Amino acid sequence: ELYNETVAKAFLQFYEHTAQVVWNQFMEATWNYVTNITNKNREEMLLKDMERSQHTLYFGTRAHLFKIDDFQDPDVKRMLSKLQNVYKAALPKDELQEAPAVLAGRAGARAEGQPERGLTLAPFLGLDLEEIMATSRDQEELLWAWQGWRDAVGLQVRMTFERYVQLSNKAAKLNGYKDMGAMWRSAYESDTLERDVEQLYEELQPLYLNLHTYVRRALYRFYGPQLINLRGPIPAHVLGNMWAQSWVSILDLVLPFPEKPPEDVTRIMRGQHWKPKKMFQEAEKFFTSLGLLSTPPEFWKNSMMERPTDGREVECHASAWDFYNGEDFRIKKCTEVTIEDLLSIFHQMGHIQYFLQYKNLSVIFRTGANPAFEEAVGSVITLSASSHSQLLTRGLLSRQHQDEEEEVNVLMSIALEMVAFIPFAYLVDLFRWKVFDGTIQKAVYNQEWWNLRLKYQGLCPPIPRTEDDFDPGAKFHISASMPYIRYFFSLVLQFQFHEALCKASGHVGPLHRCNIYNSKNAGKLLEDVLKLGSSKPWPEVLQKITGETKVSTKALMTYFKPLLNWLVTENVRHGEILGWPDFSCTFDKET
Ligand SMILES: CC(=O)N[C@@H](CC(=O)O)C(=O)NC[C@H](CC1(C(=O)N[C@@H](Cc2ccc(O)cc2)C(=O)O)CCCC1)C(=O)O
Ligand SMILES: [Zn+2]
Repeated sequence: ELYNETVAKAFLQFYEHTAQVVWNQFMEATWNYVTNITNKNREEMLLKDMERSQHTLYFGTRAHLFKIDDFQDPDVKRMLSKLQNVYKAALPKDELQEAPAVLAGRAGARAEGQPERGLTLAPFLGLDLEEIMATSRDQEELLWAWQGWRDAVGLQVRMTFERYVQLSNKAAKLNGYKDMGAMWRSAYESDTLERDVEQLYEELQPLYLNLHTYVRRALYRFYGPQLINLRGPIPAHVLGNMWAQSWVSILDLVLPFPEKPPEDVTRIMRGQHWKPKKMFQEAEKFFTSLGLLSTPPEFWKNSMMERPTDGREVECHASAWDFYNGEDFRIKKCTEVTIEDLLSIFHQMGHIQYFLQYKNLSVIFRTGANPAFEEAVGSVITLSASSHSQLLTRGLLSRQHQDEEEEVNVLMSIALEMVAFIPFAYLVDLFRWKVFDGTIQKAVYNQEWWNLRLKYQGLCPPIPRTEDDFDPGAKFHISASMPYIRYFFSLVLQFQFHEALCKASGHVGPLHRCNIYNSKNAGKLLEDVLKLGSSKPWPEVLQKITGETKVSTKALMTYFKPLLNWLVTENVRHGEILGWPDFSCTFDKET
């Protein structure tokens, strides 16, 4: 037999040495493009992407020649089966050439990356629309920004989206999947993923419904009955965010105890003359305090930590990059000195820590145990980094004691980020899975998007939408073809990790007061997991950190229990209707 296990090992060695070079060149070329968007850099990146596809196809087709089931070594079997998925490289050359313009794709992400169209939110018309969505309390102005962005970007994506679906599904079928949604879900190595996430969503729904009902009442008090229907969905433009995926910007409108507002950490950071570099050093300090790895000199030399001032056009969506040579790791972020950006840097540094921990594995295993693990690492550290005790320790808060009411205020601000995000994180790929499997046809893309936004988020568009619009395209990850269910999954996982790491750190007391800073035990638990990359099935990896093999919402519910109790009491006191029985989206102002 020609292709035995010994040959397979030599084949994998050959792959290893060539892949490091090909992937490194692709990442370099892509980095050069997104940090200096010019046609020349785009051409160079497309060339390197083509070379990467040829390399993937060469090894992917040959990986099928091995009778994997007869092999003994589990690593060899796992590596060969992963190589067999060649993603878009399976497409015929002409369609592969067409792909970049169509398969937007996140340039550096693990999966088949393609340059995004540079559809960045700011600067748009010289304004930062996200800033307006977060700070304006004038609903006409909010409507202008909300509609302006969708008219400018959503429509542009619509033109190629149908072709994108066709090419994606063709590539998926050539790899043996029924459609691209099935190929995306295969990253979780589970044939019950759709049901599992639906179950997780149902467990979290009561928490979201109570938050939605309470926030609707607060918005009713501020904007009045002509805009807010207490028995209906909330208009999507008054939640403080372009996609209403995070409501933390309207904390001032919904604060449970307004006489005890949380301290303004951003103001304190600016008062202490924080600079972007110090924000990255702060995040690094947290990871090294756990006994985890520090970043190499290349990180500080090569990262882009601020928007360039030399006129270059850059892609400002924050991201973390692995250059697959075991030394070069970078973050690209247009950092502003705010608490939101500090916490987002913790998230990005979580990606970097994962890259550092698994850098000695085969390139094939240099990804998270599943995509949600990659997202959860940085987010779980953020839960401690944003805790009262940590901010106090780092001199970012002055008030020592936090009474019960202040604690509810803080839990509310965290829930406006995390709990508000639950239905959005769930529906983005619910929509795309249905588009890929044909349940949602092109003629009703926008109507079906809003059906999901109504059903899961309890939102309405502020003005009538038609099939001439394409509102899903206004979300970066959809225009950049970046899968999203990882963020829903990570939301649950990060609290499960947090509970396990807090236990390991010897924390006693409420989960939301836990801060694992300086805990070498917690760090060791995390390190043992990160080092594995994707070399083992993720339930095994989950068990190493939490002792369980199943994802559970218990920890998240425990964390928010004090807030849920307060919300239920508050909603009962007002005789509120949970949900939106008046499900119609009324647009006439006079009602
Ligand atoms: C080369 C490359 O692409 N690398 C990948 C990582 C990898 O594949 O290794 C990467 O860097 N992706 C970028 C993405 C950026 C952010 C994001 O897009 N977040 C989502 C969802 C969300 C929302 C709230 C929240 O608290 C956490 C997440 C959104 O904003 O909608 C921006 C804000 C935070 C994370 C990221 O870091 O996940
Ligand atoms: Zn991330």
